[in-house]
Amino acid sequence: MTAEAVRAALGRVLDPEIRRPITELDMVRAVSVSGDVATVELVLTIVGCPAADTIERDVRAAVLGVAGIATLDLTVGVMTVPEREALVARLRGTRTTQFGPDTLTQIYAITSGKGGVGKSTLTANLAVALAARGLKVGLVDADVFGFSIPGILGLGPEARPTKVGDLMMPPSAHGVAVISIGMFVDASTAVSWRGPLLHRTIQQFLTDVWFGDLDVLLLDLPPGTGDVAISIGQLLPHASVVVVTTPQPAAADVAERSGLVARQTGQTVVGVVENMTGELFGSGGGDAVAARLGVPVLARIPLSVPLREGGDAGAPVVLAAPTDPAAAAILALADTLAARGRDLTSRKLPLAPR
Ligand SMILES: Nc1ncnc2c1ncn2[C@@H]1O[C@H](COP(=O)(O)OP(=O)(O)OP(=O)(O)O)[C@@H](O)[C@H]1O
Repeated sequence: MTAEAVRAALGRVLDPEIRRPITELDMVRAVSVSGDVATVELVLTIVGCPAADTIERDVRAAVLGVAGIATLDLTVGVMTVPEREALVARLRGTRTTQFGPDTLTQIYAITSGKGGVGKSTLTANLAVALAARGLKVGLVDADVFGFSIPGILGLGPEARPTKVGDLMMPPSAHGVAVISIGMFVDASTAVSWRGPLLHRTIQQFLTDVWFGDLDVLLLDLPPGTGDVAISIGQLLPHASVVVVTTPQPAAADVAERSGLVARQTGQTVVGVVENMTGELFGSGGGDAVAARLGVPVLARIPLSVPLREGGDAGAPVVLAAPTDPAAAAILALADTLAARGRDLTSRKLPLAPR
């Protein structure tokens, strides 16, 4: 009976990277109880697993919380190669269709016409706001030339995905699983890849990075209508697109073009976000883009010093200062997007001509 109770308690311990119970991942090899001593044999997925300390601490807390258990005799080992291969095969099995046309994940590509309009800052804060609502959120930093997402979320250069077999487990920040090209290249290396390599990288982000069952996937696209935007359009034609612009008329023109390119690949433009709203940058940009694309303005984010400072410090303003007007606007945007649910209108019907 008590061994059962210990197993049940272990079933509530999650692997922080894979975000599944360790019992489901076959990380618990043996459990036995003798008197008030529980003996547990745990195996980690890889040698030097960065999550080892967290898992061990959570296992201790869980087992010692079971009534009648006073001592835990814990051995921690590492999976054998066949065990790891079996796990990877099982994870892949649940994941291959993860972002396919039938996915239950809401996918939002965040795009802008030109750089510097605050797209990355907005995307990072939006991801954190959605995670704070209890949703499982993944974020792909596809802005391969100007990757800034890790910094905005406070992920340092040591934050790298953990390789388990041929899968990559993305690091998390503020409840968001994040993958970025910045995690694969030296900070001092300028990325100057051409189209095919970019396409393969994005494809790898979507297939070999294990996000688990996400409620929402956000993609931070590079500004403009270049190779990456087209690749994302081809790989995720069922994604919804949010266009970010500033109020300036010049920014609005190029933003509209991003929306039109997304539409050509079959993606659905769901709305426009106007950032840096206020007199400084003129007005009307968001309304103009929205009118031309025939979509609503989903949010207007005012200029905000705390938003900028939060980005610089790696402390997203939606958590650090949620009452700041920009934070409040992003939190409201998160509610709007979460409430939309999966966009079924863009799904292809399984019908074939006779
Ligand atoms: N509403 C805002 N108020 C004040 N500062 C902002 C606001 N939005 C963004 N910023 C700041 O503007 C700068 C550019 O933002 P960010 O890097 O997010 O832009 P971007 O559109 O992603 O640029 P790029 O696509 O070129 O990487 C950052 O310093 C950011 O903190």
